[in-house]
Parts: sequence; C-alpha cells; structure tokens
Amino acid sequence: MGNSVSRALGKLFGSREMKILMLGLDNAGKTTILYKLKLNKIRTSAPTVGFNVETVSYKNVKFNMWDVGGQERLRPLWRHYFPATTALIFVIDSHDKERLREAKEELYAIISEKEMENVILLVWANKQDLKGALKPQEVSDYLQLGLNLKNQLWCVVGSNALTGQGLVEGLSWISNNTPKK
Ligand SMILES: Nc1nc2c(ncn2[C@@H]2O[C@H](COP(=O)(O)OP(=O)(O)OP(=O)(O)O)[C@@H](O)[C@H]2O)c(=O)[nH]1
Ligand SMILES: [Mg+2]
Repeated sequence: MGNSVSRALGKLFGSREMKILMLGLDNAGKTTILYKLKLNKIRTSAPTVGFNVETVSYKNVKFNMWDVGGQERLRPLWRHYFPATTALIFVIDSHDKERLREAKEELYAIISEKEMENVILLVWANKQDLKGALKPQEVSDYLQLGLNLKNQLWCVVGSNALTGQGLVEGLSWISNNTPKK
C-alpha cells in the first residue's frame, strides 16, 4: 500500500530512478565525490579495485551511482558497466595536466562505444581548489566535445569533492536533461 502510494506520488511529481556510471582515471576523485554526495563526508579510501554503488536522492530523482576503479589495469572492465546507463559522469583531475591527454583518450574510447551512444555526458573538472588547476572552460576546450559530439548532450562543470562545490549543479544538469517518464 505505502509503496503504491509513493509510486503514484512519484508519477505525479516525476520521481525517477536512473543509473549513473562514474568513470575517469585513477586518482581523479570519483570515490571521494560518491561519498561526499552520499554521506556529506570525506571518506579517505584506497584506490578502488572493483566498484562502489550507492543511491543518492536529489529532489525527486534517485541516482544509482556506480563508481568504478580507474587504474589502467582495471579499465578494460569498464565496458561491463555500460548496459542501462542513462548518464556517464567522467571525472577529471584538473590539476593533473600531464594526464589530461590520457583522460581525453579514455573518455573518447568510452563514448564512441555503440552502447553509450544515447547517454548524456557530464564531465566534472574536479580538484578546482588546487592552485594551478585548469578552469572548467579550459578543460572543456581541451576535450573539444562541441566539435566531436554531434548527437550527445554534454556539459563540463567545475567541482571540488572536498567541499562539495559543483556536485549538486552536476546532478541538477543530469536531472534536467533526462526525460521525465
Ligand atoms: N584537493 C582535492 N583533492 C581531491 C579532490 N577530490 C579527490 N581528492 C583527493 O584525490 C585522491 C584520490 O581520490 P579518489 O576519490 O580515491 O580517486 P578515484 O577517482 O576514486 O580513484 P580510483 O579509485 O583509483 O579510480 C584522494 O586523496 C582524495 O582526497 C578535490 O576536489 N580536491
Ligand atoms: Mg575510487
């Protein structure tokens, strides 16, 4: 009974649930972001081997967020997490300029997969607090998404996983750009 009432209310007010896949190079800040969103805490964690999954509720949306380890040896496993993804979040360490090219290559490898052609893409240009970090616009220019993505919606948002800055903005963008069923 309770469930059917909440389902009906959900329909009325557009409550939705979606799978979000969060990928990016190791050390980009994915797990830190996940637990900042989920617990509002900085949870120091070892590099992820495998994945973490948590449901984050924001307004009427339940984001089932999958955070998958980004070490090079783990990247061949990413494709197993592609099915049923609504939005891809790609997290970039904006301070790690030496690995920006590697990040770009990995991002394009993901979004050129057939299974991912209908997902929307949010890039979190993370670690904005670090001195010398590239600004979101600079990360965006470097990635050239406007030039290369013709049919996919995308957005680059600056973030700081330690304070949470930019996180709600990113989730709002996803929520506003996915169909309300
Ligand atoms: N200064 C700063 N440090 C951050 C930020 N986000 C994450 N970090 C730090 O970056 C390091 C790596 O963060 P993780 O969240 O473990 O990175 P990850 O992307 O999950 O890495 P893998 O699990 O190996 O794929 C940790 O020491 C975090 O505290 C940020 O916005 N600013
Ligand atoms: Mg991790």
